[in-house]
Amino acid sequence: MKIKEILKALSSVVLKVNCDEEMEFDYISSNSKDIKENSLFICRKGFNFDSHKLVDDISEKGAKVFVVEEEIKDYPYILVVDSRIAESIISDIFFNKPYEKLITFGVTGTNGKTTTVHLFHHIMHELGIKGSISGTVMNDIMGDKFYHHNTTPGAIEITKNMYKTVRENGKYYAMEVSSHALSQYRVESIKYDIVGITNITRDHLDFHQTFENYKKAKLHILNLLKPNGIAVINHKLLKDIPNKNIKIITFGIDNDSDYVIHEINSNWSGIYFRLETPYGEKKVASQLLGDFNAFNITLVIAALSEIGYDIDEVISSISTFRGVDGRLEVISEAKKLGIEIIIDFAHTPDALEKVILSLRKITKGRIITVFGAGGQSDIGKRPIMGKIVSKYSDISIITTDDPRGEDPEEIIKDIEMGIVPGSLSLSIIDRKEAIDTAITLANRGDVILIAGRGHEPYQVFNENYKVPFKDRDVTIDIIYKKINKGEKTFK
Ligand SMILES: CC(=O)N[C@H]1[C@@H](OP(=O)(O)OP(=O)(O)OC[C@H]2O[C@@H](n3ccc(=O)[nH]c3=O)[C@H](O)[C@@H]2O)O[C@H](CO)[C@@H](O)[C@@H]1O[C@H](C)C(=O)N[C@@H](C)C(=O)N[C@H](CCC(=O)O)C(=O)O
Ligand SMILES: Nc1ncnc2c1ncn2[C@@H]1O[C@H](COP(=O)(O)OP(=O)(O)OP(=O)(O)O)[C@@H](O)[C@H]1O
Repeated sequence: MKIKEILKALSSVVLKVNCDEEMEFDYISSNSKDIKENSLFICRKGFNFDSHKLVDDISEKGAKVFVVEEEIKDYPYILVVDSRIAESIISDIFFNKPYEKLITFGVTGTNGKTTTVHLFHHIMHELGIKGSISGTVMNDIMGDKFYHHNTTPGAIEITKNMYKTVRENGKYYAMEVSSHALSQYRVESIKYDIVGITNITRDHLDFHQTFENYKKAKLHILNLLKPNGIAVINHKLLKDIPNKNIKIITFGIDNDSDYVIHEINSNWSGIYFRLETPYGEKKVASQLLGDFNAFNITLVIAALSEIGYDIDEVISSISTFRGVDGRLEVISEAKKLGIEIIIDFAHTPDALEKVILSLRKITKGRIITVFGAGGQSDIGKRPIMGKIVSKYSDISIITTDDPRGEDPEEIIKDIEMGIVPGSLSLSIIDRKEAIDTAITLANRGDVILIAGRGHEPYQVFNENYKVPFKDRDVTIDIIYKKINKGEKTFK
């Protein structure tokens, strides 16, 4: 590709062109660890690092021309106002707008993105349609499955993955879109057939500072629709939508929603509800636990029906979806002790409230919740989480989540500030000991909710100290130790 082919699209951000416009490049990157001969490299002043400092090294590895935010010596460059915007525009052109050849589904929201995207992927698979997904737990790019440290990767990676999907005859690309990605222009050039917004409640105020900024970042996804695109949003958010010139479909329990959820029934086998839709009344059955999943499921039903898939086929495919790793995951081994143990990723006040109340509906015994809060992330939500958990659980056990460089004891103290006076609560810094204590305290018929870390395989104490710790594996290990020592009675 020639430099001149990207210059027109970049015109709104270019300040100076200091290279030959006929110059050609064969690869693009913004990461010095990923460079090939004849690359165009995009430098930026990031949150932690300034890659303008590496130009000599990057040039030696094969970069031929740079996109920069400040002038550099010795190498050809294009000076731009903002490298992040430039990256999204360049990837778009370099990979030839792959989203135009795909059904693109972008989901944002505080909670439910992962579940929604995985359910979409499952239904498409059941309908015999191939495609890709990306998100927190897993990326599956045409069968190539891998973990990425970001929920939403950078613009180059996203477009490259979409391009691969097109090349291998995939028909869709479903992705989780985080508020960070929206505000850092990681998806700025993508155009979606459907955007879904699950809900917007408090989270990530460390990054966005105010709830209004956070909401604004999320709602920006509505500007990224294809001309005939559809926004499928939680009915509660309708009043917040600034852009009414787009097609909006709503879902929720309010009667004026386009898809109205009625009578959510639940038991340990799943949830069942009645759904009023533009295509008539339907019955939906799912193996997923948690009343809130009726909302995630409805978002996907609406998305697929509105772009032309048969609603009955879509609904019948839902029944075989078994859920996502670490989302209301039942530990079947706990039944041997006469109790239920659930692993869940709830790490926001809203998610904790919804999960505990959902479990309350199907639990005869007590609910014991083991939880903590992650470090370097929205300190203000900690006491709110403490209040919610102690209000709705019979016993709360506060413990360590991922401290990420913070002192775990200080995080626990922040949570303790919110604990409802008089409620049964204890703090145990070691997460394994906290889980062990919960199991020791549980009586037959009780439920233990282990919240906050879901699928995550490591506890991150700081950048250089990660300890393997998967809630599910640790819990199963404790259960077997208790059984072998005869500490608990068998069912
Ligand atoms: C604070 C933040 O959001 N940072 C994101 C941002 O990083 P950055 O570009 O500012 O990174 P930087 O480390 O300062 O580096 C600047 C530049 O130098 C380059 N570099 C850096 C070092 C080097 O050796 N060589 C090199 O070339 C980098 O590739 C980058 O181009 O852009 C990167 C590329 O898109 C992201 O990977 C990175 O996410 C970091 C790792 C992160 O942890 N972000 C979290 C807050 C986040 O984005 N989370 C959301 C999900 C939130 C949720 O719902 O839970 C997500 O989408 O993941
Ligand atoms: N619609 C919903 N409303 C409220 N809480 C939900 C909803 N869906 C899921 N949750 C809760 O949020 C947790 C995270 O769910 P999920 O992974 O699907 O969301 P997410 O948006 O991808 O979160 P993250 O971006 O943090 O990975 C679940 O474990 C559950 O506790």
